[in-house]
Amino acid sequence: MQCPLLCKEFVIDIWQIYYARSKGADAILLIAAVLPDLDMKYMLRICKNLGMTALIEVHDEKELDRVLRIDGVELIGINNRSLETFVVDTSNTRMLMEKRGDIIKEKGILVVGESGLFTPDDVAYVHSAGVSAVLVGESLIKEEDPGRAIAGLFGKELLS
Ligand SMILES: O=C(O)c1ccccc1NCC(=O)[C@H](O)[C@H](O)COP(=O)(O)O
Repeated sequence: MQCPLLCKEFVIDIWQIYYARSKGADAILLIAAVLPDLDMKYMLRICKNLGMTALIEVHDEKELDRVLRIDGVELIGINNRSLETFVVDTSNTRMLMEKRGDIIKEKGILVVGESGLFTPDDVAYVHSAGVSAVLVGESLIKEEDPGRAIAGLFGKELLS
């Protein structure tokens, strides 16, 4: 199986998207907290033209509402880590899904639960809130065997 590659960066300029694509990225992170709506819309168009997926990251209701007003959004990441305080709270995902899950579902948008996921219970918690995928950093990079760590995080053996 070929693994899709996400460029996880603070993207503020278009050249970064072309650069990521030239290095083999399939998807790129666009952070609503650092991008005006017009930039997000333009960058989303560039991504589509390049055959890339944009993972649009939000932290709160205000950012989520801005993103939900943009046409063509297919993938939203709800970050449980505040960019201002770095405090992690996984209930952020649940809270935003409770508030906007209906419209997200109606629009056919997939949601990624991001940050602060260390155990199968954490993953199950955000899954039960309605996310279809997770973005995990710290708990995997600290492990010697990432494949085993991923399987452990999902609470079952995924690799055969
Ligand atoms: O990515 C950055 O440059 C960065 C800067 C400042 C604070 C955090 C930053 N990144 C955090 C991550 O990329 C996390 O690894 C990712 O959100 C996943 O979260 P976790 O599983 O808790 O590591």
